[in-house]
Amino acid sequence: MRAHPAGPLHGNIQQPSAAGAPPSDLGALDPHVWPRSAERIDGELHLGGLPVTDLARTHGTPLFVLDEDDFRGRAADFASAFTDADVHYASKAFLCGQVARWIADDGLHLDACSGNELSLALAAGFPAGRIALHGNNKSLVELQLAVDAGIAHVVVDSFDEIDRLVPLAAARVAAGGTPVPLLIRATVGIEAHTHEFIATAHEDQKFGFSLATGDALTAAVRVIREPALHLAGLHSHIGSQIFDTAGFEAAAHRVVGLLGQVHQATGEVLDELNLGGGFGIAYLAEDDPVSPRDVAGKLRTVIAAECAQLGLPVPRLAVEPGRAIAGPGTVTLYEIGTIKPVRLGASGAPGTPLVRNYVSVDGGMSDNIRTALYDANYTCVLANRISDAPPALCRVVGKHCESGDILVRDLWLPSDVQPGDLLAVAATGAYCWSMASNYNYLLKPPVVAVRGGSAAEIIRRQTLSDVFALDAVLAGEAAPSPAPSQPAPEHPVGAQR
Ligand SMILES: Cc1ncc(COP(=O)(O)O)c(C=O)c1O
Ligand SMILES: N[C@@H](CCCC[NH3+])C(=O)O
Repeated sequence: MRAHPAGPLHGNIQQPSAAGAPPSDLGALDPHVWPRSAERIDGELHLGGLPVTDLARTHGTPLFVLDEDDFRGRAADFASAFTDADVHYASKAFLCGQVARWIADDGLHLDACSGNELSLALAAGFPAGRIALHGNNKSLVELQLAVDAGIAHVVVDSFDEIDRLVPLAAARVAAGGTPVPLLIRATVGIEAHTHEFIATAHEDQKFGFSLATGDALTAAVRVIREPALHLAGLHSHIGSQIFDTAGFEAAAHRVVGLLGQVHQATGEVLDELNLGGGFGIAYLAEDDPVSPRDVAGKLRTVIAAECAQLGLPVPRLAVEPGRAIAGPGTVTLYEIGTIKPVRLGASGAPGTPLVRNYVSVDGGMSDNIRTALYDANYTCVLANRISDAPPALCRVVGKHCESGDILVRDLWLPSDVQPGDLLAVAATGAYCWSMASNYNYLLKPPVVAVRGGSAAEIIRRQTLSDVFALDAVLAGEAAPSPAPSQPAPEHPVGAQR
């Protein structure tokens, strides 16, 4: 491929339109976006009653700070909006032993979408009878784990999975156990208004049985006819980060239609209807999520009307919020390292207009892949102090070897931010730690739960020893080539990123 001759510098620089006008108060904490306990005291951001500089000093950065009251308060908001339904926390958003215990203690159910999420929940003591297992490609081992543990439901996604389940279920029944309870995941053909990577109910994607082709009905009939399986109900999930209730209502309408078809074909009246998760949250001040109470009201109305029309009893409803419980209560703290101004002219020449400052922090796409993956937007503020310096257009970037390693694409920060300052990125509780990687051998940050002036590390920082232990040579388990003549350099274990 022929290299392009060097063009003018500004030829490939995006203009700052996306950031809009600078806000009047750069340090303001919009309660819509920040955790419930977030406040500024003497200019410094406090979370759960603790100053961020103390948290950073004690636990290091990058650091996920989780406001326990916010997380549990949002779980309680769903539970009270859906009193006549089951609320399953979608644990893929963020799961650890402590979260499993909060969800168990607060009376919610839990969704796992892999055998390992299921194992973690069980190991934390989560009651199996309140767990559902999802997944488009559950292995025999995962299905066996679910069958042996006696979980509430396996949410079946494919004909192959039914084939895999039948002998496992038959063995359980032969040993005196009960038939394995299932939900059928139907793909209802809704184009959810969200990023294409996180929409899941259109036809041309990998999840579930198509309603339109008749596969969903065929699967339901097949399960009903298998003596070792028990079809408890139907499931639908249309996608994630959705603000518009119309998609949920349309899905409810279609999946109740499938209940009717199943009844017509088999005479069976199914007891449960799980409408999935996907309830959006505010990442930016202008985002306007629907409240659990509004969603609950609308779903109840649609389901009651559809069931009345079909002459069916109203089934027990379930929902699976993940992001809406875990997302808003967590903030990521980073320390600023390098700041690179990009100007339309020679660096250092005063008067050349600034395009933006690239503000590099000590984490990046390994602790938050969402901006790179989905073009996600975040709110970010200077956290350790407030500043009345004029605003400068900035891009917050990580320290990975990728130019797409962007955390916040366009934002205004005070022009005097400097290395050593702390930045806080809001609403990082869902799909950040849980999607974290070790790219460039950066280490996964810890998660600290804060509440009423105390902090508890609920996940510790990964260490180089943790990571080196996976490596055959470094762990000393194998020597595929002669050992190096020099001893390996000592490596500090712990905070190095
Ligand atoms: C089946 C299922 N349920 C629940 C969820 C949780 O979604 P969210 O975190 O957007 O509420 C997902 C993720 O999109 C999902 O695939
Ligand atoms: N990981 C996605 C959501 C997918 C949810 C799981 N189906 C996100 O960060 O928005």
